[in-house]
Amino acid sequence: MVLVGARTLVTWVDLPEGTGFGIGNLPLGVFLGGGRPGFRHGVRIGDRVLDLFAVTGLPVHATGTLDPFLVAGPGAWRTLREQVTEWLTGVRHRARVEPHLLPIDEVRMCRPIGVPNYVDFYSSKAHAQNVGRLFRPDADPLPPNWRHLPIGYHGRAGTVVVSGTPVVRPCGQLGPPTGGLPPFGPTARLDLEAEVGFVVGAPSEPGERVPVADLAEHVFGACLVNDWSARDLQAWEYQPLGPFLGKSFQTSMSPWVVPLAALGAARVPPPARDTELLPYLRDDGDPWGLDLALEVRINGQLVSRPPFRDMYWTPAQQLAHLTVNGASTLPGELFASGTVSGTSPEEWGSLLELTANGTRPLTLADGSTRTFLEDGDTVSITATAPGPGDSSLGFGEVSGQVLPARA
Ligand SMILES: O=C(O)/C=C/C(=O)CC(=O)CC(=O)O
Ligand SMILES: [Ca+2]
Ligand SMILES: [Mg+2]
Repeated sequence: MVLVGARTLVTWVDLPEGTGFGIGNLPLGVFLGGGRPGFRHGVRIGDRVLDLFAVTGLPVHATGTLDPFLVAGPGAWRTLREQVTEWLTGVRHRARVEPHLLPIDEVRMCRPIGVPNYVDFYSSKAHAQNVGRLFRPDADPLPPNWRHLPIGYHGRAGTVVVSGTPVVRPCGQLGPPTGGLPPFGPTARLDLEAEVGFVVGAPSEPGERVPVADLAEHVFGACLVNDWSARDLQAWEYQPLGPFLGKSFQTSMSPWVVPLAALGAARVPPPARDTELLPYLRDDGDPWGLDLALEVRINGQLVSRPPFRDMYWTPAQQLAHLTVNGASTLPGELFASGTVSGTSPEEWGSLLELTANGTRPLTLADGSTRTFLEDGDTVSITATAPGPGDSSLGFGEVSGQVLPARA
């Protein structure tokens, strides 16, 4: 039972105890299987997936990504959400809808969006300060621009994969020359970065600046991201142009996109600003801080609880900045928050920080230690957020296992 506005919603679907996928969530994804041909769009409810093509008959829900649906914009998103809510709560719809609820174990989740563009920000102050101290010990931890704009870089869209895809340990130049040539080989410092991703649904035109107040006009929803990083490659290659091969080999995203429409109860004021902002970044009216509680596990063991509510720059400010130069956005593109780290050590969102760049190994519950990731390790990132009423929303997970480098 969930209170939405003045309405109390009860679904007739049998929900597992403590599910994060109640009637107040209704995330969208793309799946294969369930005894049905081709790609289908689905809505997650409890341990089931509602086949949207089967239940609506609309070809737009039988495509390999959500993009052709998302491009229709917030009006269409709202209509679908209202319809699905009605179907899953109105007992009179049950006989027609129930045959199209598939057990989650019988489907394979796909990457839900086309990702024509991918941007990664750097919006956690604690993370930026931690990395600054480790990578640039002689400089100010925060660069002088950090408080004035959400720093970001354009990542490699084509290597964004869905959760469950293994990550092959990348090879590359590992540092400055030791005898004439730089050492080359598999990274010895493979890392994770716990992040939250935002999915652009309705595009913006060339020349159009998306104001901070218009986030929900363009962004459909949020997912989880692991920005796998090879720290030895990164430290050697990144100056002066920023992250390149140390991060381009793979980025993983969770299969379910939680609509912003479900995140009303999760909205919180972001941390106080250190300095005055240019008008296009001001968000005093209706800021988009979000109270998502992340958890990072290695081989099932909890290693960190990064708090997204501490992020200095919000997704609304990130999108405003991303478009302030007139760059257009496309349906199905992804921008990620940057590593989510809180102020205390058990809240840090990367092994770089958790192990002080490999100098303070982490002891896992099984007694083994880690500096960076080992072959065979599985990283999984989950998150919950306050939902309508006293419900809790789940994001599912983004996970991936490390495979040995190719010879
Ligand atoms: O401070 C640096 O040189 C780079 C730090 C990062 O690893 C960049 C990044 O991916 C941004 C982030 O996740 O916050
Ligand atoms: Ca990152
Ligand atoms: Mg990456």
